[in-house]
Amino acid sequence: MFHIKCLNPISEFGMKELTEKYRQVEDLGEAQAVLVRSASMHEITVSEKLLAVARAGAGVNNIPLEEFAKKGIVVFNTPGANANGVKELVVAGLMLASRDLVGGMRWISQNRDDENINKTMEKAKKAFAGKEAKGKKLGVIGLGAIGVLVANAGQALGMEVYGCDPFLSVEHALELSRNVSLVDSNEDIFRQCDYISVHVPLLEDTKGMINKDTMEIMKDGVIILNFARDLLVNDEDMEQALSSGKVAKYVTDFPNSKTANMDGVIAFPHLGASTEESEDNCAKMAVKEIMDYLEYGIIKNSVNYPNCDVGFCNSVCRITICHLNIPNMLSQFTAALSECGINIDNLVNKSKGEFAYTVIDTGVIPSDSTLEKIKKIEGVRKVRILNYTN
Ligand SMILES: NC(=O)C1=CN([C@@H]2O[C@H](COP(=O)(O)OP(=O)(O)OC[C@H]3O[C@@H](n4cnc5c(N)ncnc54)[C@H](O)[C@@H]3O)[C@@H](O)[C@H]2O)C=CC1
Ligand SMILES: O=C(O)C(=O)COP(=O)(O)O
Repeated sequence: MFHIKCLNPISEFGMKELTEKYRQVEDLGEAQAVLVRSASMHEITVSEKLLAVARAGAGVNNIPLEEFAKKGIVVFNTPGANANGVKELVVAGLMLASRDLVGGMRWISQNRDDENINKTMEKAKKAFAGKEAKGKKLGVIGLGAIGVLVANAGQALGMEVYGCDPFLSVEHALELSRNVSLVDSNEDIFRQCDYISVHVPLLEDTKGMINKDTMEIMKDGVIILNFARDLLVNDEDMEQALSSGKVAKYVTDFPNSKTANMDGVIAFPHLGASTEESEDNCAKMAVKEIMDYLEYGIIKNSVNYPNCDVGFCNSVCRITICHLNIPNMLSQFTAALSECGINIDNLVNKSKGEFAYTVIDTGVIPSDSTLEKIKKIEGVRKVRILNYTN
C-alpha cells in the first residue's frame, strides 16, 4: 500500500486513476508521495519515507529541489499540461490592457439605475476607447510550453511577433509558427515591442529581469504581461515606470500587496491554470508520474533527477538507487550484488548535473544485509527494492 499526501486540492479526474494500492493520508510523515500545486514546501520537514513529489503544474519554485535531491526525493512537474489555460488568460490580459473593458463595465454598473443608460452610454463611451492589437509588436520572452502558444496566438491576432529563448527546445521550435521572428537577446524585445509577455521560470538569473534598466530601453507606453512569477519584476521600478508613463499597463497573474495597489496594474489572483481542463490534465499527468515511479521506478518529467524511462520489469526484482553523480558508483553496486551471487538481468544508469539514478533488475531479491551494504555506499541517497513476486 502506498500513502499519498495532497498539499493542495488535486482534481478528482487525476485522483481517480489511483488504484487500490494507494491511500490518501492526512499525515505528511506517513506519505511516500506528495501531490502539490502552489503550496510552499520550503518550510516543511519531510520524513525518510518520502520518495517523490509531483507538482501538478509547471513552476517548481515552491519546492526545495536540491535539498530534496540530496535526500533522494524525486520531484516531478507536468510540462505543458496547463499551458493552454495560461495562454487563454494572457490573451484576455492583452485585450484588457488594450481596450478599457474594466472601466466600461464599472461605468455600466455605476449607472445601471439610469433608465436612459442606452443613450447616455453613447456619450460616455469615449472615455473607454482603446487600441487594437493587430499590427502591434508582441515580444515573448521564454518560448516554452506557454510562450510558444502565446506567440502563435499573437500571430493569429495579426500581431508582429518576436520571441527569445536561449534554450529553445526542438520540440517547442517545431510548434512555433514560422511567422514568429526569433531574436538573439531579450534586449531586442525590450527595445522594439509594444507588448512584452514573460514566460520564463523564476530562477536566480531571471529574478528581477524586468527592472529599471530593462524598462528604460523599452518603448514609451509599453504593455508588460507577467503570467509567470511576481519576482521576475522589480516592483519599485515598475511603480516608477507606471507613474512616468513608460509602462502604460502592467498585467499580472501574480499581484502582491505592492502591485495590487498601483495605478495601471491589471491583476488576477493567479488564475492562469485554474481551468477545469488544466487542472484535470495536470492531475492526471502528476498521478501517472507518481504511480510509474513508485511501482516501477520509472522517472518521467523530473526536475531534479534524470529521466529514466526504463519500462516495466521482466525480472523478479528491481533495485532503484538515487545517488550522487560521482565516479565508481556502478562498480560498487555491481560488486555488492556479485558478492552475494546475484546476477544482473538489466542495468540502466542516468545522470543529470550532480545527481544520478541507477536501476538494476535481478532474478533474486537481495537480502537485507546486501541492501544495507548498498545504502552505506558513500553518495547513495535512497535505495528501494521493488518486489514483483506477489
Ligand atoms: N499563471 C499561472 O497559473 C502559471 C504560470 N506558470 C509560470 O510560467 C512559467 C513558464 O511555464 P512553461 O512555459 O510551462 O515552462 P517551460 O519550462 O515549458 O518554458 C520555460 C521556457 O523559458 C526558457 N527560459 C529560461 N530562462 C530564460 C531566459 N533567461 N530568457 C528567455 N527564456 C528563458 C526555457 O528555455 C523554457 O523554454 C513557469 O515556470 C511558471 O513560473 C506556469 C503555469 C501556470
Ligand atoms: O503551474 C504553475 O506554475 C502555476 O503557476 C499554476 O499554479 P496552480 O497550480 O494554479 O497553483
